Amino acid sequence: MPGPPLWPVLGNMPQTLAFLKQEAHAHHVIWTQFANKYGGIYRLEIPGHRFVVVSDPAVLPAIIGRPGLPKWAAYQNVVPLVARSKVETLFTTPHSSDPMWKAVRKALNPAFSAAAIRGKFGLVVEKCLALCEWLEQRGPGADVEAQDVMARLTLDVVLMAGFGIASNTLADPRPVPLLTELHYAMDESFRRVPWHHGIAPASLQTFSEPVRAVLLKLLPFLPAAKQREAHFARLYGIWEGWVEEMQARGSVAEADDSMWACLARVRDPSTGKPMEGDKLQAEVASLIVGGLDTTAQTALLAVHPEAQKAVAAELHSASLLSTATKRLPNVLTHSDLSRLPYLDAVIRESMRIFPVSASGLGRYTNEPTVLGGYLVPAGTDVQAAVLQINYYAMQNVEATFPQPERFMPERWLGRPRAAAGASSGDASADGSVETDPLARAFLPYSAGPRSCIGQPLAQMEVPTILAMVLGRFEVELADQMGGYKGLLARQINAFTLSLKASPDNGGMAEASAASHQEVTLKQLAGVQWNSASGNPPAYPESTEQAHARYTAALEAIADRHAGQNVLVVTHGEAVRRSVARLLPWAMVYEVRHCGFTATWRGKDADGDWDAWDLEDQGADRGVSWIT
Ligand code: HEM
Repeated sequence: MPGPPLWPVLGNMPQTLAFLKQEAHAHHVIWTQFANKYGGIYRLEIPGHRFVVVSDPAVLPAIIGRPGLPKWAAYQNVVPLVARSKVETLFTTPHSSDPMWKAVRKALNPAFSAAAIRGKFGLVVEKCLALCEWLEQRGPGADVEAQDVMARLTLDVVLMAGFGIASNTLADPRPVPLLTELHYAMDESFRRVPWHHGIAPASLQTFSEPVRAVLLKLLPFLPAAKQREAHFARLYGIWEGWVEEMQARGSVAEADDSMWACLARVRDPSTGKPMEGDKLQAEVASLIVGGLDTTAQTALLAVHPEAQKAVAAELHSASLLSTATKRLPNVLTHSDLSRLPYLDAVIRESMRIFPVSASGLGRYTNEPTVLGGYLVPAGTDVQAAVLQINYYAMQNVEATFPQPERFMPERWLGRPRAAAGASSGDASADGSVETDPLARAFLPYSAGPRSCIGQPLAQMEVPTILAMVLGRFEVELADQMGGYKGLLARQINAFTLSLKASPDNGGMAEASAASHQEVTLKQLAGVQWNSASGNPPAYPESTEQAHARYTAALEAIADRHAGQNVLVVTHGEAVRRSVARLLPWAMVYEVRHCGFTATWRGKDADGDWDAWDLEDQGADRGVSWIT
């Protein structure tokens, strides 16, 4: 039974003025101060808004659990980012009982199934290798706009994995048009919502911003209005171009489980027709935006010296770290991900301190709702109460997370993880989330019917990126960022990392004797060993130079032994390179010890060599790629 009717006296009530006075701070800091002071549920009123702010995990199931309360109107501010007209998307549709929302969510499930995500692992690895090459070219000590490179990486991944669109933004240092336009559009869209704009820098701005939106609309001849229109036109042009490109491919194959194929299969429950126009474009764009910044920000947060050392030690024990004797670590395999518990703890701790959804999720009280023993009455059209679920505060309050400001991955070791899509407080597979106070209070992807659909992709992508980058580089905050404390105090999406190549990785390494022993003993008895090229590699040698050297060496061997069968024993990277040379569109994601590929070339009638041919990969060959 409901507790005592509570509205309008719900918990402690911080004064509006107290809130405004603190505007100089980033909003996530204020939310946490309030949660520490007023508890896990309190009412907050500022002119025009009435919030019930919740950060008590015990209260969450009543909000985000089934059937789910409608999303707050502020979500509508993302609509202009994805379409010219006002259409709903998976992300913005208020009610999860909406038949179209259900149809889209259900249709997209195959794209995020365990099998589909596993199938994209090779692509993520390939893009990470491209990132590592890019970073290597910058050289040790270079300052890197981490936000930018990670956004490029995650954009390349989501475009190819979800929509089959090839982009190679890491290969081109020029600004990426989509990222430029999105940045502008997000800034412009969220200016109108003080709660989503970090409140800072001043209360004046909080109140002037809504006026700006109206002014730009009413006075289209203003330079700012023209600029706005030009930016948005370019953004929509990019979305439209991609959708046209995908539509031009024709119908999707039955076995295709990409995000595009799933969206193409959606039928509007009321008309039976497929999605088209702005609606289709908006769903495509939302998935690209969802897959972009969120992942990128999170991947940046593992920057902490001691934790980095511990990650390096863990990577080292899995042969995934660049060392003096093994410059190129093993290429990460999918099964490695489950063998890196400390890295997982680092990610959880990063997401605890900086949840992507820092300012929280908003839901309306469309029906009387019992929360934490209090009865919150149904809202009205005029002023519905917004239930502001504040994940940032939930994950940073003293009571649950002692010394919350300290970055302590260790606090997560051995703790259970809530299952994707579970309601808050739901049991994990082993039933232990319910009783684990930390696991209950850690919901970076939210939970319940409106939980993050992209969680499986993000949970594969984030550790893959970190394992591969931290296996090859040491990173630290660039000097001007004022260290870790400075980072904590500022907006979380703008900081620079300084890059240091791992100290030991100059020069190519020999693979360990043990890794060659098996080949030598079992398969190579009687085989003559030749050095591929008489010359040692230049030092230092860039990746490009190394690739050119591998290619030249392979060609030289082939020419020297024309007409013969030759076994070339070389490093995994050279094997990778030889496949990539023959199949430029292939993405090699695994070269195991003793892995091999077979390649040959014939002669035409004039005695000229044909192009090289590559034997199909076999599961037992140890070299795997996708085309
Ligand atoms: C570290 C990475 C990510 C984090 C922390 C994250 C977090 C979240 C959260 C907290 C929500 C719930 C929002 C709300 O109810 O207000 C959400 C929803 C959503 N996310 Fe993510 N996300 C991530 C990555 C992704 C990716 C990779 C995609 C897609 C490729 C994606 C697509 C979506 C969509 C479409 C929704 C709306 C789902 C619905 O309402 O049915 N996200 N995400």
